[in-house]
Amino acid sequence: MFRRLPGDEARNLVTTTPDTAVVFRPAVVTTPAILTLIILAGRIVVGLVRATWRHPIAMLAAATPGVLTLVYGWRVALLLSTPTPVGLIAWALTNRVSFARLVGWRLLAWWRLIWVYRRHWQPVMIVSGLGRHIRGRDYLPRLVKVTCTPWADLVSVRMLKGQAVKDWADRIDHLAQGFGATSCRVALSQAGRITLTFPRTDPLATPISAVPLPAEPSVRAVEVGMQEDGQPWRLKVHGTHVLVAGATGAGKGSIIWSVIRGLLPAVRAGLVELWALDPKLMELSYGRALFGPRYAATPEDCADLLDRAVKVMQERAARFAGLQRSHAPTIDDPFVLVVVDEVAFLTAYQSDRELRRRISAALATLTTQGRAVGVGVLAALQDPRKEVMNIRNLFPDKIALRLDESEQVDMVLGDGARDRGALADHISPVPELGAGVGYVRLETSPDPIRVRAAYVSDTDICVMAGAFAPGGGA
Ligand SMILES: Nc1ncnc2c1ncn2[C@@H]1O[C@H](COP(=O)(O)OP(=O)(O)OP(=O)(O)O)[C@@H](O)[C@H]1O
Repeated sequence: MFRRLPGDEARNLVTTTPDTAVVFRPAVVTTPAILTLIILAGRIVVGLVRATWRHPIAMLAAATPGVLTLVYGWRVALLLSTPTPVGLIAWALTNRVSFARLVGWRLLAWWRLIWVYRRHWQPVMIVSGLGRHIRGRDYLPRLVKVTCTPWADLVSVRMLKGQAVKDWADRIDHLAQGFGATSCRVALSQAGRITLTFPRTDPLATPISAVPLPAEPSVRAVEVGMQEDGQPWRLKVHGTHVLVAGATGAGKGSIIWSVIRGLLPAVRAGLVELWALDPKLMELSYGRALFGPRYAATPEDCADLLDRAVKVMQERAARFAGLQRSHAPTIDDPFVLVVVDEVAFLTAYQSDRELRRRISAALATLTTQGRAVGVGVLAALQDPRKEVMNIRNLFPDKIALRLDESEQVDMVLGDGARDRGALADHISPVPELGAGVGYVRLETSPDPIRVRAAYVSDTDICVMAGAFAPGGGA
């Protein structure tokens, strides 16, 4: 008698009779055609119910002309159905924004769900190793929903039990290639669920000119450029410290100057003081007039200026002790922003050991104690290795512009940033394409945001110096 065995176990059978092969003959049961048809019809009904449940409006729109044709004939159906598409086209032409928000992005999301993601889901999951094909069955992560924004597709996915976000983060290249996107970002949205972000367009592909000067003095987050989603990029400098790292020509200067530009009205109002350390004598010297006596270029002057900032900080801390725990800028106690261009010149490449020690100690003191009393540090550097900048972890907010090596990304932004999609080592070295482009990781959010700083040209700096320098000009 035949015992039914799973196919792949037949290989392991052995015969005890010499020179006799084991013959495995599977039982073939012919399914009646009527059963096949019933199963097929059942699947169609289930599919229709599921589609109606998930996309009621789309199903209604698709079914209405058919029903009208059946009940009243095609002429009446055509007459009654025409106003809807005509109305939609008119709406799209007259008010694009509201049409896109309420209809356009939903239609696109539905189309991309069907045409891009659902169509390629199974092969991409299996080939990338995120799904499994075991004994003829596919075990795939569940594609829950696709949402379209003006710049990207957000794909919500339920992971397989036992999968970790890192499994997905390790395969962002496979996912991007598989779904025809330039890149992919992974973020955990809730337990067991992740959101994959696939950009469709890149608003950061072309340089951005300098942001207009703010009309009102303010020390709140300064607009310094644009985020990947097309929204303004606002960088907070009061109440934190910011480290900007990038290879030579990455555009560190554009971040420094955009911050300075955004704070100038507050500087004029006496709510902010800019203290500049310019050991390379290149970047900040161009707008030197803006800093008045609070500008230093030689290592000795830089050490003295930093010591003065530490004194201001300590004097405030002594005054505030027991009275207030955070700083609100006033004319008596303005926000002091210490801007350091190429901090490694002072902390690593400085040959005088005593000066190096003084500068490192002052910077460490400012970055550990300054923010509560209104003293912030904005530092730029090229080489983020620990030997060069051993206090990089004291900066709560970090920006990685173009970097030379992939390992440097996590050195700047913290562990796991590159896995989450901060591909700072892939940014183009061509200035028009990549200068000022980078990834920001804020203290409050582990997910890096892709941004581009506005380019503050030499002419802009001259105009700023002419209009805002104490005493009236560069
Ligand atoms: N935000 C930007 N948008 C477009 N182009 C930019 C931007 N920032 C800088 N550039 C271009 O890239 C060039 C290099 O920029 P920048 O000198 O600021 O880089 P850097 O990172 O400060 O380099 P280094 O460390 O060598 O001083 C600039 O001359 C300018 O042409």
